[in-house]
Formats: sequence, C-alpha cells, structure tokens
Amino acid sequence: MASPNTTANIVELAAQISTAVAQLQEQLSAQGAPSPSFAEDSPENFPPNVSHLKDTILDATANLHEMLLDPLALLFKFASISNLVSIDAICRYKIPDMIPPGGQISFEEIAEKTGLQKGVVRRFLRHAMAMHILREVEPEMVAHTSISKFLTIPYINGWVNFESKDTWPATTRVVDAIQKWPNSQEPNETGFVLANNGKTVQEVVTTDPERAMRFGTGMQAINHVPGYAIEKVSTVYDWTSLGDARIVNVGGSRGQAAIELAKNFGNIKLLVQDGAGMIQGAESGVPEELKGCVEFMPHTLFEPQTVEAPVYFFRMVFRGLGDKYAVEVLKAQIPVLRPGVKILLQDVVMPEPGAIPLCRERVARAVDLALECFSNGRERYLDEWKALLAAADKRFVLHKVYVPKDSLLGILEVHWDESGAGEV
Ligand SMILES: C[S@@+](CC[C@H](N)C(=O)[O-])C[C@H]1O[C@@H](n2cnc3c(N)ncnc32)[C@H](O)[C@@H]1O
Repeated sequence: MASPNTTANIVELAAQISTAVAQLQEQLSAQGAPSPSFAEDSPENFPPNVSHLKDTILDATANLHEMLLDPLALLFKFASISNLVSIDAICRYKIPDMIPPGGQISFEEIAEKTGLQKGVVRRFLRHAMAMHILREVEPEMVAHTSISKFLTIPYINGWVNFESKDTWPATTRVVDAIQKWPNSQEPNETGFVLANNGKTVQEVVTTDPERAMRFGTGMQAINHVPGYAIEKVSTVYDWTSLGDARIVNVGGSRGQAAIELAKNFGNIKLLVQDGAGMIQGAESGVPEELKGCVEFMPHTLFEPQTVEAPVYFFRMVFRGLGDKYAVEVLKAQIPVLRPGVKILLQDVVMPEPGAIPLCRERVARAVDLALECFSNGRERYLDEWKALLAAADKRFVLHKVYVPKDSLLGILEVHWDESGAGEV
C-alpha cells in the first residue's frame, strides 16, 4: 500500500497547506496560543487539539518540498550526515548556554570561551543557523532560536552527546553488521558491536559509568516524543479496571513507570524487576508516601518468573529483543501464569505504510532501525506480535490493543487463556 499523500500534485498540496494553515491559525488565535515561530520563547508544543492540523501541514509541506527537489538534492537532504557535526559542536562546547536569554553574543566571544578560532566558530554556527538552530541577528552576533534554547536543557544537550558519540558511529555499521551476520537476532551481532570493539550495549553500560550516564540521559529525551512521556503511562490503559491488583513490572528499570502508576492509582501495588545493577539503590527514588506500593526485586528477563501475580507489565522491553529472545522472555513467565492473568505489553504496533501521518511514520521507522542497530531488536506489526505470542505458547491470547491518539506507544493486553480460545 503506497502512502496516499504521494498521489497529490503540487497544486493540491498547496491547497491542503493553505486550508490547514488557516484552520490552525484560527484555532490558535481562539485559544490565545502564539503562532509558531523560531522566536526563542516560542512554546515547544502546540495545544493538543490541533495535532491533526499540524500533521496535515507537516506532511503536505514535506511532500511538496521533496517533490520539488532533484533526486540528488533529495538524497543529500536525507543522507546529510554533516548536520550532526555542527549540532555536536555547538552542544559539546555548550554554546547555547553562553547566550543570555533574550540577548546576544559575538563569534569573537564564543571563540574566546571555547578556545576555538573565530573562523571555526563561524563555520559551525552558520551551518547550524541554516537549520534554524541559532540566528545571526546582526553581522557576527548570535542569538537564540527556540531550537537553540531547547538545547540548553541539560539532558537534551546530553542526548545530542549520546547521538554523536554512541548512536552515530554504531549507525554507520548497521549494514556492515547485516552483511556480516545476515538475519541475526543476536545482541552481539549489531552495528553497535562493530563500532565498539565487540562490546554489546549491555557490556558497555555495565562497565563504563560515563557511557552508562550518556545512555541514561539519552533515554530521558524520549520523554519529549509524543506519547512517550512517563506521565502518559497512566492514560494509555484503564488501570482502575484491574482493581486492587498486584502488578509485576518486568524490566521496569528504576521504577519510573511504576512510581507514576502508584501515584495515580492508590489501590495497585507494583513490584519492579530488573537486573541487580539497574535496581541498586532505586528504592531511594520512591517518594515516601509510595513506599510499600513500589518495591524492587533483582530478576533477569530470561529467568523463570517466580512471583505469582494477576498482572505482568512490560514497558518497552520487547522492542529491544529479537524474536528468538522475546519468545524466551514470554516462556519464562509461564511457570506462574494462571487462567485470567493479564500480560500488558506497552510497545509499538508498527503501522502499515500510509496508515498514519508521514511525519510520525518517519519517526517510527527511524526508531525501528535504531533498535536494529543497538540490539537486533525491532518494532513489530500486529501480525508479528500475534506470531510472537503463538510461538511462545498458544495460551498467550491477544485480547485487545490500545493505541492512544497521537502516539504509537500502545498497550497490547494479552490474557493467559488455557482454553486457547483465540483473540477477541
Ligand atoms: C528500554 S528499557 C525500558 C525500561 C522501562 N521499562 C521503561 O519503560 O522506562 C529496557 C529495560 O529492560 C531491562 N533489561 C534488558 N535486558 C534485561 C535482562 N536480561 N534482565 C533484566 N532486565 C533487562 C533493562 O535494564 C531496561 O531497564
């Protein structure tokens, strides 16, 4: 199925843009929200009720723009690895932090503060400015845009660092890894491993605290992806329907999602399981009033589950695993499963081409390749989820899929059904 947007001609696209922009402006004005701009105080997000208009405009403008590019120009736009050079440089030297809010700084001063030659500063900055990151308000004087202001958030700066030092070198080796180990599902046969002297992500983060910190900071930035903020975990599923349930949160990291759920649903208790290193000291992050509602237990994904509970919750765990390992994790839960137990998988159900706005589809497909790069993990289409469950045991029955508006991070509700009656 081809993306429907590619069939519109330039006049139709221009008309779509014109109509949707007028509607967007009308809605923003009615809500007293500012018109989008690169001004440094421009809000990061639009009001949520205009997201459909934003999607329409982003898709139509992208299609119009890309339709007008020559083939080489289009390839250059998407293959342009030099973009990360200037972004890396300005973040590594923390240049956005040097600009006073509402003020400006000269190339000369930046050169003094960074120890770089002024010509080098100018080169990096003007490249970044061509992407709307920073602006030259008068010759050789630099001020913020909304984008450079965003880069002053410490963990966003940290995410750029992660992208430059960890993601980028590994990504350049993805196709090499596929050539070397075709169809591999092994976490030690990836682009990341080729770029890191044979070490897996797990080996790197458990032996190198500086890099572990970078990975952690990189993950924090995910909160800015629509639907991925930890606060959203409470809204994506009807947790009250579980009653006074005890939930085992497998691969629950340091309890971020569990704490969020405990805050909002006083009647549920959560046991967070993760590797011993990951949960070490995590109890101290549980707010006083939630102590006893969120507990921790060292437990690896592949060990047979030992805790009996009515609900098992996995958030963004399966996407990091190839099918072979994902099946093993499901099988590891079987010893404690009883009829009616729910297994909630919060992960992405990959959309078919054209099923969601192109701007979102591109993000989903980019993340899918990143999962390949880091661990031979993957996003899964609905039929692949079903096949995965069936491969583990036919008593894992998919009951329902919840996909929130504006996000792909949904919940697959799976029941342990000894009748093997099939999905609803
Ligand atoms: C992408 S993170 C998701 C973390 C958390 N569920 C969340 O949503 O923020 C994957 C989690 O799986 C855990 N994990 C990966 N392999 C594991 C293993 N073999 N045993 C235990 N935990 C593991 C990691 O430590 C990490 O916390």
